[in-house]
Amino acid sequence: MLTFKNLKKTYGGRTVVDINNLNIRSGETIGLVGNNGAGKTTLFRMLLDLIRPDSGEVLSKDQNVAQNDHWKDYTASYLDEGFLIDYLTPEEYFTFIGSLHNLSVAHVVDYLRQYEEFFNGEILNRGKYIRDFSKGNQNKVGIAAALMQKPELLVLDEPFANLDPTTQIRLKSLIKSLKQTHRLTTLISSHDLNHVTDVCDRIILLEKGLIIKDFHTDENSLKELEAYFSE
Ligand SMILES: Nc1ncnc2c1ncn2[C@@H]1O[C@H](COP(=O)(O)OP(=O)(O)OP(=O)(O)O)[C@@H](O)[C@H]1O
Repeated sequence: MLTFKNLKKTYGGRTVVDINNLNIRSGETIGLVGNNGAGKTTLFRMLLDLIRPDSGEVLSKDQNVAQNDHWKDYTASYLDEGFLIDYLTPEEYFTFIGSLHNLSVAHVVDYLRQYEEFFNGEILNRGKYIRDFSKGNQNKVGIAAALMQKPELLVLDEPFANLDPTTQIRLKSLIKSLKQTHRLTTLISSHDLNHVTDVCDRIILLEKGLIIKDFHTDENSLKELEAYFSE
């Protein structure tokens, strides 16, 4: 589904992403791990054509994301609260995002029913603007809105950060069930090795923009990653 080819990004003379060849297959759940500044967000931003690489390309279904918009039809993402419109209430925001996907207000209301548990009573009918929600609750709005288009590819930057433990567990179930029901391909960056090894079937470890490890998760993965990061 995705190919990253000779992809390089440099800031101030320092290479922050340098990936020769990386392939992601349809239906994989990928965990991107690496210490602060490893290049995870920069990689996602190039995948979503929010920034351009200095050289190389990202191919989504064999098409360069910087040269056509086809990938936008099946790709959903939530990287940070910059993806939200903070002067709207969550209801107004969901209705707006729904309208972009030709969903009526009734459709949107119906869609949101499945997120009642995930929202935990904290998102809808609160009479608050998005800007007044906690970061964790803003994450919930962003993730639910991203999934509204029934994507084939989902990109989430540190989705577990700021979520309470109950919602972290619910988010993991949601991602696992979308993989089963919709063969969703998911890329998740995370500093939480527990969650990432639990929900992902493949882990890619970045350090200073380079892929240091790329492996399928098994019962030893968590220990191996903990050992790597405690060196
Ligand atoms: N717009 C920018 N201008 C200059 N340097 C940048 C810019 N964006 C990112 N960087 C640098 O690129 C490097 C990689 O940053 P990036 O945010 O991709 O890392 P990350 O792995 O997502 O880190 P974190 O875990 O802290 O979120 C960092 O050194 C960062 O300071």
